[in-house]
Amino acid sequence: MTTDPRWVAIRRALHQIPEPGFEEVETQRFLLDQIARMPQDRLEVATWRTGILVRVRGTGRRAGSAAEKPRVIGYRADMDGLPIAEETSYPFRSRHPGYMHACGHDLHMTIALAVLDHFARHPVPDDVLVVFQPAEEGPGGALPMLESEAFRRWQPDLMLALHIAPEYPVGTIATRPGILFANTSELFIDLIGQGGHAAYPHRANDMVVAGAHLVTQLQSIVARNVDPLDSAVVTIGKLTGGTKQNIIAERARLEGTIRTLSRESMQRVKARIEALVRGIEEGFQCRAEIDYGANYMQVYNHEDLTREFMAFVRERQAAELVECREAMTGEDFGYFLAEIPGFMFWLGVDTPYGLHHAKLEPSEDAIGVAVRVVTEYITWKSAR
Ligand SMILES: CC(=O)N[C@@H](CCC[C@H](N)C(=O)O)C(=O)O
Repeated sequence: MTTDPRWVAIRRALHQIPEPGFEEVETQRFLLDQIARMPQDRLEVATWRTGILVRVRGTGRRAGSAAEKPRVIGYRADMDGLPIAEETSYPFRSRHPGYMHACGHDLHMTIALAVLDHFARHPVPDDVLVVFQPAEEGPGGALPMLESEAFRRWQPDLMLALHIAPEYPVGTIATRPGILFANTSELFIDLIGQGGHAAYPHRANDMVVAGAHLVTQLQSIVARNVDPLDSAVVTIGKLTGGTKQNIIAERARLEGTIRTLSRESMQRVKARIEALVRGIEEGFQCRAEIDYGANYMQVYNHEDLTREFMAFVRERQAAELVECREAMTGEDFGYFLAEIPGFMFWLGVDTPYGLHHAKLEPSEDAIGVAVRVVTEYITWKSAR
């Protein structure tokens, strides 16, 4: 299925303006401008920080229908970009140096706009709430948005979201009942020692060496402290230290992320990190500070609703349905699902480069697939 050129143009415009979490000012302005061009008679628009909530008033339920009181069906897209210098072949590359939509949020927002436009023109009995949420990549916009007055007054009874999946062909939707994405925690460790002249190591306390030891020791946690039948990840994505090649480093900093499928494992992994860091303090006579940054709750799909959605996709042949395995990615949409029944699914975008890669080029044909599946599902669900 091809995508309406209007949505392709919007995706390309969004692709050019990636912004960090809670700084999505230009993105918010662009989205508000697009929303203002839609039929307004059923729309109520609210902003929350750099996010946006739009309620489409439904037609109301007829007496005698299964649920007489109109419900609110929520659909959420995330908005932020990543600190990655883009290396795609696109003529419409990012205009914000060092920032890129490398996790598909440009597609997510475009799909949400198209879904909103559809229901503004073709309302269903229930209200539809389209949520543009900031800061998914960190520090996490879902939890504060969920707790906000703006969200609470339109709180959905059911909520869904999608995430692009580079590894699946266009036309594929993948999901599963139960856990889909992992519990996550960011990890920042500062090591503070004693700097000095490179030629006098015995008079200093080198944090580059301490940091290197710690990175290696952290690899033992998943190998030796986590049940092999459980799953966990400890990744250090950034290691910095020192100031110059002939100065012994006074400080080093490790930045990473922890992923686990159970909350118990998250506690166990953190306890082991703390023990290893204490060992580094003792062994290298330095001081360490640990900060766990943003923690995301697992994405746990409502079992019955997900099975119903999967059956819907199969029966309508709306897309190729794959029942996938859980993934160690994180998503703060998990906070919404902890309170509101719903689910998340992967959308195939068929590109050889993975999420968070500078060359990620998701297929724009997937936008049309997603808009069709989401609008048809919400319309069907609202008629029940
Ligand atoms: C889908 C995806 O890639 N999500 C991100 C979420 C980041 C969570 C947080 N900043 C962390 O690193 O723990 C992911 O990296 O999985």
